[in-house]
Amino acid sequence: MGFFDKLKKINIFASFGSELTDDFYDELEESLILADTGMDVTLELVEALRRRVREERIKTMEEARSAMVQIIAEAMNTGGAALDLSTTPSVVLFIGVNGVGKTTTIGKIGHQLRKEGKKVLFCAADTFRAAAAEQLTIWSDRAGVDIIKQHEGADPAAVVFDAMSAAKARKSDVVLVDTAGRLHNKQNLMNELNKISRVIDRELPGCARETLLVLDATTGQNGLIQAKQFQEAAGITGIVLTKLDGTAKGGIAIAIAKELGVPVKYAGVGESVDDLKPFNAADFAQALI
Ligand SMILES: Nc1nc2c(ncn2[C@@H]2O[C@H](COP(=O)(O)OP(=O)(O)OP(=O)(O)O)[C@@H](O)[C@H]2O)c(=O)[nH]1
Repeated sequence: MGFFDKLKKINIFASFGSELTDDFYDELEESLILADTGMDVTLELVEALRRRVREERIKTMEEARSAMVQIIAEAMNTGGAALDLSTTPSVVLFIGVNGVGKTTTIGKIGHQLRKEGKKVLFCAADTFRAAAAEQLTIWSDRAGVDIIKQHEGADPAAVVFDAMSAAKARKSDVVLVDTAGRLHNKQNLMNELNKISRVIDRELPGCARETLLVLDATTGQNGLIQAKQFQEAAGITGIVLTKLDGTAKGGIAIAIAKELGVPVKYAGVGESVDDLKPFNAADFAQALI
């Protein structure tokens, strides 16, 4: 079973006859929009398909389907899925609004990196909610990973400072930082993330860093708006798209990669530890269409 088998498919290629008629293109357009690919990106994709069908004299539905898969994969190819972990330690910040799956994602990635033999450290810089640190602690126990945390309401930058010191002292390979996403406005968010960023720069100058925005795929086009705001506030290096299991809104992944020019680096399709994988655009497109 492929990783994306839990994705709801756009069935248009299977349900339409064998003729590539105008009706077919109209229905394809409608299906992509319903899957939350967004109007602009949908029109571009369908136009690209029409062009390719013309240029390559494509006649069958099966050929059109593989052309569409290629077009989507190309549109999403905005950089590799691999994390930059080139320094020891390196730091990966996870940002995103409440409930999108940040803590779960850190647990899963921590588990996987640990299995690859890396020395991982969790940093519970989401201090708004005691439950967030507790939840991360459960994952850290499960994965056999150390965790740095403080009391509820502590300054997140202070927790990050502790984690950077611990990472140096314990010779960690990678620090995964859980941040709170529930700041009321962009200015607050920016201030807090800047403060965290300054601490990392000061404590680990020149370290490899990633800022991953975690997005819930089921929020659809709203996720795109969130992504744009976080992009402006924080400058993100990649997206983790969670809850792709069972949603009919998988097209949002295309819209995000294309409109933000930021790669989707991981996809989540469930709550267990193996339900998160490095994102592969070709596999995703193949499963969606
Ligand atoms: N179906 C499904 N559920 C997921 C996935 N990823 C996370 N979840 C669930 O989403 C819920 C929220 O996840 P959390 O990790 O607590 O989210 P968070 O962003 O850390 O939330 P806060 O700590 O409140 O900021 C949990 O019930 C997770 O099990 C996924 O890929 N698929």
